[in-house]
Amino acid sequence: MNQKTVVLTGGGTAGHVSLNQAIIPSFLDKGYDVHYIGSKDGIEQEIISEAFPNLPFHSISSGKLRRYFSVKNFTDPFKVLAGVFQAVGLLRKLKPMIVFSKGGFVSVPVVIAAKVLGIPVVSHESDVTPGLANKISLPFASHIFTIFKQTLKYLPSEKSSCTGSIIRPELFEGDRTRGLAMCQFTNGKPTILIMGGSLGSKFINQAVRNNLTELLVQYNIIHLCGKGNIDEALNEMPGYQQYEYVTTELPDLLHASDYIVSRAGSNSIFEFLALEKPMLLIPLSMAQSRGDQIVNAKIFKQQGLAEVLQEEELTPESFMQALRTLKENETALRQNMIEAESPKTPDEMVALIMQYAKK
Ligand SMILES: CC(=O)N[C@H]1[C@@H](OP(=O)(O)OP(=O)(O)OC[C@H]2O[C@@H](n3ccc(=O)[nH]c3=O)[C@H](O)[C@@H]2O)O[C@H](CO)[C@@H](O)[C@@H]1O
Repeated sequence: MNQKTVVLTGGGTAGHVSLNQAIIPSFLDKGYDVHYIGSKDGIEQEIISEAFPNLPFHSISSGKLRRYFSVKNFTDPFKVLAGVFQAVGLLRKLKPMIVFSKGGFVSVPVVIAAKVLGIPVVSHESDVTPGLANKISLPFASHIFTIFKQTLKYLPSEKSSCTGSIIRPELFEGDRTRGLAMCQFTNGKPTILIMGGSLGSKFINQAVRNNLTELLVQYNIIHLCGKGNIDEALNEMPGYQQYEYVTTELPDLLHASDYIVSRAGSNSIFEFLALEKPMLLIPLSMAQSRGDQIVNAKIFKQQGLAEVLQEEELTPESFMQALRTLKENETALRQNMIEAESPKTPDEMVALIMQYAKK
């Protein structure tokens, strides 16, 4: 075993990378040799390599774990198996003290390989209901941390605990003036930031663009619309700025925003909560997911932290009405956010993870 080597894994969407991004600087500060294992063409490579250019990123083969029929369901198990062999090879060489898995399908081969080699695994679940990759990994893990305490009822009590959220510290360091200048917003109107999750949401994009003329009467709009979803025809529209995906600019854009309209991915909504931004959540529907975002949004609504509009109820009218409700309730929402539990620091999270490392 290498005394100071740790391996992090997780990917597929940014929701399975954000926490790793938050804790890597803390591991590095403490002198750990951090390695990342992700998939060859996943978003994790882009995010990690941009944020930490010197961090070794190892890619392995991985198959998607689908809940629906696809011809790839017959080939992907072989990709997962290949991923296990590659991960065994890598871990045998790296000899880490621990593997920390943030979930997503690429984490499954790494977790299995770690178990085969007797390396402790700790995983983390961001959503209220555990994801498929974390469910599969559970028997191989020493412990699983959760953000929501409501998740604990789905997990064995002897090896699960709730940490609350952990937020990338740079998100607190944004600057409103810089954000507004970047968008060239000078009219003094309040600004809404639209985020359709890390991949963007065609559905939310359409809802915003259908209402754009009316929205721009009252608001400026920053629209994070996802890769390939820019509408060139709207590029010159005053008060409207579209970006496919932002990285270092996100803190300034968040600070420039007065309201948020978003999917209900766990990392995003806890970031908005930490920054005390009144949010309207439009969770990903059951038709496209296991319903995790619906449950995340429901808990935020119950706690007075968000307004929620279900995808099936979304019309141009209901969208504008939900925004009016958000504005009416903003003082109460902000107050509840101020009173909510503060996020854990990356240092605290690293200490929690390292309790399980091989000594
Ligand atoms: C389609 C899908 O599978 N969605 C899941 C995925 O969502 P998704 O990947 O969208 O995850 P989250 O909303 O949890 O996190 C998105 C992360 O991307 C960041 N960000 C986003 C846009 C941008 O331009 N720049 C940027 O940095 C956000 O700040 C946040 O840290 O993981 C979540 C957490 O497990 C789940 O709740 C979602 O159901």
